[in-house]
Amino acid sequence: MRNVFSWTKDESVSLVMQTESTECALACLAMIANYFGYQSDLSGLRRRFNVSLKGVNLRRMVDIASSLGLETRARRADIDYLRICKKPCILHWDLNHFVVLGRVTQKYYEILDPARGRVVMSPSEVSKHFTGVLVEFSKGVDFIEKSPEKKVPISALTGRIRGLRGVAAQIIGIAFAIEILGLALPLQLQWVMDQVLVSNDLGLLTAIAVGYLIVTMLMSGLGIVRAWLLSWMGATVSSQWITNLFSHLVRLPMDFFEKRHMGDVMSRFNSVQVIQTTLTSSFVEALLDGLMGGCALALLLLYSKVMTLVVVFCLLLYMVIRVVMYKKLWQVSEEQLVYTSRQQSELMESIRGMQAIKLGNGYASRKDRLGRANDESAKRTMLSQRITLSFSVISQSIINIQRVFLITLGAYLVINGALSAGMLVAYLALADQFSTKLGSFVDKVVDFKVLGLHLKRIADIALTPPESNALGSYVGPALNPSIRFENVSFRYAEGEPWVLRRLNFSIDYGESVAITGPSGHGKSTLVKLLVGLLEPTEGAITIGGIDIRRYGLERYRQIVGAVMQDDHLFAGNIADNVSLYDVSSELTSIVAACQMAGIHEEILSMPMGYETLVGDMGSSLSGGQKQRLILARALYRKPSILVLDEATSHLDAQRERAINEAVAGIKVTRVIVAHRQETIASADRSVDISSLQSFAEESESPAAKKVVICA
Ligand SMILES: Nc1ncnc2c1ncn2[C@@H]1O[C@H](COP(=O)(O)OP(=O)(O)OP(=O)(O)O)[C@@H](O)[C@H]1O
Repeated sequence: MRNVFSWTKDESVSLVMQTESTECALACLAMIANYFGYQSDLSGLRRRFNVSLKGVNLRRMVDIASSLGLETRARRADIDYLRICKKPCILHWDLNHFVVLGRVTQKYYEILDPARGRVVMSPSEVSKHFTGVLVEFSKGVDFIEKSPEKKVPISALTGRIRGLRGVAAQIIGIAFAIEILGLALPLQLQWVMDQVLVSNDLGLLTAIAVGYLIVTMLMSGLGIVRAWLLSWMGATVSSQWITNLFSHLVRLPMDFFEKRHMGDVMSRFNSVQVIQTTLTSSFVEALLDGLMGGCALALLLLYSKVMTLVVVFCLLLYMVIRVVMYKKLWQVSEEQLVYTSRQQSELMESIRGMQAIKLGNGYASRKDRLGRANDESAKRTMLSQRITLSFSVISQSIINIQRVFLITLGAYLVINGALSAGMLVAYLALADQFSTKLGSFVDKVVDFKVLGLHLKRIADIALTPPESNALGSYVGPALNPSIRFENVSFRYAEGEPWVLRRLNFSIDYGESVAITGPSGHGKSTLVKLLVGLLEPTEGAITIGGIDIRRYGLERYRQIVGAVMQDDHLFAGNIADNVSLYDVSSELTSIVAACQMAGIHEEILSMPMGYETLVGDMGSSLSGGQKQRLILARALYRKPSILVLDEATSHLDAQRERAINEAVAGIKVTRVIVAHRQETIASADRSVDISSLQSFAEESESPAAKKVVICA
């Protein structure tokens, strides 16, 4: 973004907006690193330095900066020091956030806030947010400059889109024909004025009129065919692109979804629509207009060189204004996208959490949050509209001024006999066509550049590597599903406390083991490791002696059934929810799973039995019914390993016992996380998670590290 059409040199700090909710520190470091010459975008840094959902504390931020070869100096300071400190620097903000301090003048401080954008603040505003801690940076001896990452081909973002080449060629061919026919029209004026009016030749007038009527009708016909083809192409591109992107999305690791707001991911999908609409509306036309501008220019030069000089000068003037204002448009558009996605997230979160909002009388605060996101988004929309509007006014004014000059100069040339009156009229029409088309070409090139913003947002999904080890390299017979944790350690990000440390234990095939332990001690984390949603930081989990990563997570998950704490139902009928929309499902298998999960009778008593629709996220069912339906979904797949994380917490003891007895009848390894005594007692043995691991020589216990949370 720093190199606006790459000929303007800019010493200011380039803004980097955060994507994940907790990566403000990483975004600030990206701005600082870019400033010093390490040109990496946020996703590059994210790939290098993992940040957990809890954000980054000052110490970790300094560690990351050192890894980039930057010298840091963290210090406490008052607001006056900000005038003389080494800039750009990072300020600790509102106790839970980091921002970059750019330029400072007597009256204002330039703050680059990765969550809000570039803002200018008065000293009193800054002192309300600045906590008094800042970090200054300079290049260390190990600092190595890095050029920006190579641009990825657009096909890496779209995936394979079929059937486009032929249509694109037809569209370009038709557009080309329309442009050529369009160039002929001003000649009609010249012929009428110079030939017909002078000779009073009505026959010639009729011939010219009929000829041009045919040209106009041909242009309209071709225009309709082009519009039809464009709409077909638009629909094809967006439907295949969105499908490809979704296929990639579902293969991403779980932490991608945990760290992002739903509205943000949705808005990235909307970007596909924006790109498709821009490309298939007037884009091809404007590009061809630009290319055909060359032909028009040649014609103009044939008429008059001196007048064409005026036309070219006016066009250059417009281009310069457009390029200079491009950076502002980019910045506003980027901020607008971020705020729009925040607005969507706020809205979705409020709708999802309506019950809690009502019970907690939280309307006012939610309304304020949404209102703030709305205001900021509307402000950016207004700004970008103003910029676009200014462009069209400037462009129109330049064309008008150009016309005045051309008429004056042209009249002078006619008086001197260098041009005929007909040539002047034709020239003016051609010059208008040329300026409008080339102006719109420049506009489209800028629009195309701004589309880069949307591509960048799509790249966040399309270029994130999918879950590693999905396929695995194991070739051999099916494995005995006995599980072993071998020295497994896990933490959510480097620099964070270990959640699990050197965990060693085994579970035999067919055994039922209850995992117990106090809340927050890592039981759910262990379960997520076991089902392959997380990967051990150290050590390995094996099945039948083979590391599950080697076995391949997709194959492994075929033998694992799991009920997690936050599992959802989908909108649809009960049978679809149990089989997870399996097209080859048979009702008998669905019924068998539901019988085992103890919900069959209740389903039969529902108005449409297995066809009964469950509301969005299962809202028409009781908590216990939801749990049993999700359990039925896990059992439907006839797993060899069944993992239950608080899966029966909503059930009464009697029903839970009945389910346990039914499940005990099938040969399956069971791992149960539970707090309730009856559930624990139903297992063959129970193990306390704390007894399985050793934090012995860790310098700090998990709770001892205080993390400065960044929001
Ligand atoms: N995505 C995450 N990012 C960072 N830390 C996390 C994440 N998920 C959990 N933690 C932390 O890991 C620790 C273990 O959490 P976990 O959910 O595994 O505990 P638990 O024993 O299952 O708790 P409970 O019994 O209350 O469900 C907690 O300190 C928690 O805050």
